[in-house]
Amino acid sequence: MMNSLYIAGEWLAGQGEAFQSLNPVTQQVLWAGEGATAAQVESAVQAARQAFPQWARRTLEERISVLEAFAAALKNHADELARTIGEETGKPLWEAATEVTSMVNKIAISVQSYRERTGEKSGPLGDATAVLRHKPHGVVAVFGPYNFPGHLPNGHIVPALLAGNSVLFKPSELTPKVAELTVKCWIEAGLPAGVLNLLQGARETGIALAANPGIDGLFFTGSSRTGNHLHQQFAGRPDKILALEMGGNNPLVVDQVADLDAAVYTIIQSAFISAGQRCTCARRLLVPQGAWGDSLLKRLVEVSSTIQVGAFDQQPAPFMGSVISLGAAKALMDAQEQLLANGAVALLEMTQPQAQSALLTPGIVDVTAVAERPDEELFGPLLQVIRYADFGAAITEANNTAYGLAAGLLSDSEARYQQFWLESRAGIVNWNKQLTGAASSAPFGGVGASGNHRASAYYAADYCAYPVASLETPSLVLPASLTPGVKMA
Ligand SMILES: NC(=O)c1ccc[n+]([C@@H]2O[C@H](COP(=O)([O-])OP(=O)(O)OC[C@H]3O[C@@H](n4cnc5c(N)ncnc54)[C@H](O)[C@@H]3O)[C@@H](O)[C@H]2O)c1
Ligand SMILES: O=CCC[C@H](NC(=O)CCC(=O)O)C(=O)O
Repeated sequence: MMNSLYIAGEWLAGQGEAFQSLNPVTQQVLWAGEGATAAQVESAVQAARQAFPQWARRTLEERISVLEAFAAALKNHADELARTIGEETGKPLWEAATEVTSMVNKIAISVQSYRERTGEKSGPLGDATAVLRHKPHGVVAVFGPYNFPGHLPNGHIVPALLAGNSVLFKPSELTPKVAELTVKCWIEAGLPAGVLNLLQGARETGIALAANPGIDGLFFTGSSRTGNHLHQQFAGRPDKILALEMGGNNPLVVDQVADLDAAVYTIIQSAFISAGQRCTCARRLLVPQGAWGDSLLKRLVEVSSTIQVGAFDQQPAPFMGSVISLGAAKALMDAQEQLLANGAVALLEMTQPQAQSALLTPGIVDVTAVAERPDEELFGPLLQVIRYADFGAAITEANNTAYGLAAGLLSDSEARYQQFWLESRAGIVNWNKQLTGAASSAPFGGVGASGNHRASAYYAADYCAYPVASLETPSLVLPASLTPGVKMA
């Protein structure tokens, strides 16, 4: 039995279901262990609760120094961490290395954000001083997705710890090895026992953690399906803070632009980076009807068919690795088949070259003729094209989704961008830039089915602490003039 859980500063074996993580290309077992049971979740909550007051009472500078030691530990283990991310998710090493860099950069950005958004302010108000300070919520649960198993949980954990919370980390069951290594970096940084606890496990562990009455909040990054479920579970609990970062069915509208190749390159970076497994990936490409749109698509297909796809450590490096699992590859192939059966036309068919590997080649399907297009996030390298008659119709189609994470416009017209910005409904609206690769120095979150108005990244500080407004004066003084109807004599 492997010691897969980290509770109260001790590694111990899970007593729940056994599970494994696999290299999605070779199916080699990378990690095997057991998940946490509800009783183990409870003991982790107790440990976090016990550790919370002391951690919260440390000065901000003391907490920052632990965070900086964590950044140093990440740098010490950067190669090992990038390799682990690559082998467990399938993403190429060059891309896994950028994920580690984002994790390191998160520390300084979170400190800056904490000071700017949740710092301390004071000023005179009448005969007192009005002071604004912030307090941590207490014990918070962090749920991570598999597509950025290091960077995205880190985007909740770092600001949560900085604000003085203690944390229960439930990573994706598909990427336990990255989570374990991340926690080891925190241990190396000297984080006190109980302040961060690792609860490995699949859905059952997640369900037990979300339902535990001892948590004060839950910060979630994952699918809209799970996020919605959590939102329902937290209904009627205004005492708990819930931050949901969920999926998208993101539109990228292409106007007739002068540089066709620049448009094609930007579309590829938007749709196929990370094998289409970014929440910000373009899922729907809106292309004008007519000859220019035809030539854009011809060139897009031509270039996309030369994209290098391969194992995470293949040399020369591929652009795209695999999707996360054979199951995910099958679901995507089935979704493509369903679209084709419903009237879509394959411009470049997505293929799975080897049945026992989760590598998929990029796919582009024209779904204009599909009568009822499913408003679903297809989390992989499958781009759906919709041809539009005029710009107004393109905007209507772009907004034809319950999601609202990212939307983009490729256009040489500033007036069209202004119209697009005003009329599109999403938390990220880009002009002539790829949809993916959002900056941690900006807020990151969506509307509609993509989030619950608690943006992450630079604004994560907002949901990690609550404001306390105080009116303060060192001695109690009777006012010179009393309110009518009160006599002190
Ligand atoms: N908006 C963002 O910031 C963002 C970023 C990355 C990924 N995503 C989204 O994440 C999804 C991919 O990630 P995923 O497939 O790992 O997500 P997921 O929803 O399947 O899982 C996320 C986490 O929730 C847990 N979980 C699953 N069911 C649960 C339940 N009923 N109760 C409690 N916990 C449960 C999982 O074990 C995992 O830890 C995509 O939809 C993507 O768009 C969003
Ligand atoms: O898969 C979803 C996240 C994708 C990524 N976004 C960020 O990294 C946001 C910044 C942050 O959280 O610090 C992207 O846009 O590529």
